[in-house]
Amino acid sequence: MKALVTGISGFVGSHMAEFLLAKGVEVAGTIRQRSRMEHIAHIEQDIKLVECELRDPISVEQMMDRERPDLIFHLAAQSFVPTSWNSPIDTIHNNVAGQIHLFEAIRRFGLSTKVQIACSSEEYGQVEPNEVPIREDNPLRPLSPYAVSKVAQDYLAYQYYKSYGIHVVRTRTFNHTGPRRGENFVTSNFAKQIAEIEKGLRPPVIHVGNLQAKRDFTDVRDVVRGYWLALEAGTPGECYNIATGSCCTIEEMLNLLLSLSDVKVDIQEDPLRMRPSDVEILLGCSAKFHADTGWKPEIPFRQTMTDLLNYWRGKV
Ligand SMILES: Nc1nc2c(ncn2[C@@H]2O[C@H](COP(=O)(O)OP(=O)(O)O[C@H]3O[C@H](CO)[C@@H](O)[C@H](O)[C@@H]3O)[C@@H](O)[C@H]2O)c(=O)[nH]1
Repeated sequence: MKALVTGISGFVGSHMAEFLLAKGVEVAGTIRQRSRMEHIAHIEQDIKLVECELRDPISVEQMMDRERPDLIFHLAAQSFVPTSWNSPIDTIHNNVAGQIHLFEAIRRFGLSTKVQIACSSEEYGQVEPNEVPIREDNPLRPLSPYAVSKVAQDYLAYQYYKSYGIHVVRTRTFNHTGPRRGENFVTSNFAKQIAEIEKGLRPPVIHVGNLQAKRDFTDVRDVVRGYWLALEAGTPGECYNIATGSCCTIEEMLNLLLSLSDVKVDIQEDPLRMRPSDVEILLGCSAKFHADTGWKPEIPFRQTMTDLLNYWRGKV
């Protein structure tokens, strides 16, 4: 069995590759010329890296003709919400075109590849108080260009399943974190600031954005197990929430991180970290995914945050 991981050098991609290798699956992954390799350096000997620009249909077609994978975990994306306000067209083009090129190559070569599409809880966007925990049939009211790009990926996957019978499973993953999370994302950003304060590399002031948003955090290692199960046992064409079913404010998450350290800090709001519109609450119900695949989260949030803080302690 051969799996292709798009965006293998990224945060989730590197964990996905590790999971697949542990299962004994042959792993190939797409990278771009400028991809940073630090997350996969330790497994580079065990995986096949293929240079591919997903935005270029010819590049994707040639790659798919060579690789012909049984499974695709489509994780490559512009995934940082604030970037999508600065360059909305780039985010939408990147996230949508890459997926269309993959689907068109599958069609052209008549492959029976099963494809997992990394959709997002951001698609739900504006959520009313009576709509939590959010189920898959909730209306999608996206609040950022990134969220719109994920709605498009989600519905394109549905459409290619309906139109051409491509085996797709759409996973709407709520926030996820763990070691190697990019430093722009809130959990890593705060953990890195704390690690730097511990080492005396910066004054004891944590810069923050909106601390009142509520998010449902799953450990990335539980998430990649979910992606595997989605293709093992998920129903083709379906969408599934991947979430823990409990949430906390960003302030509570920060307090948890601080409780894992001895530093005493001041908290300072940074206006540049505020968003034109922020999703207030994302709290997911993953009962449908559990019923179809047996998945449930295993790693407690405290453990995830301890591992993340230790990751940054080793980096700064
Ligand atoms: N990044 C960041 N966010 C902050 C900060 N302070 C507060 N926040 C708040 O923390 C929340 C989480 O921000 P991010 O970690 O940037 O993640 P996200 O916007 O929720 O999106 C993530 O989750 C989605 C799934 O719901 C993913 O689809 C997306 O790619 C990303 O991983 C947001 O409400 C944001 O306003 C800060 O200093 N930095």
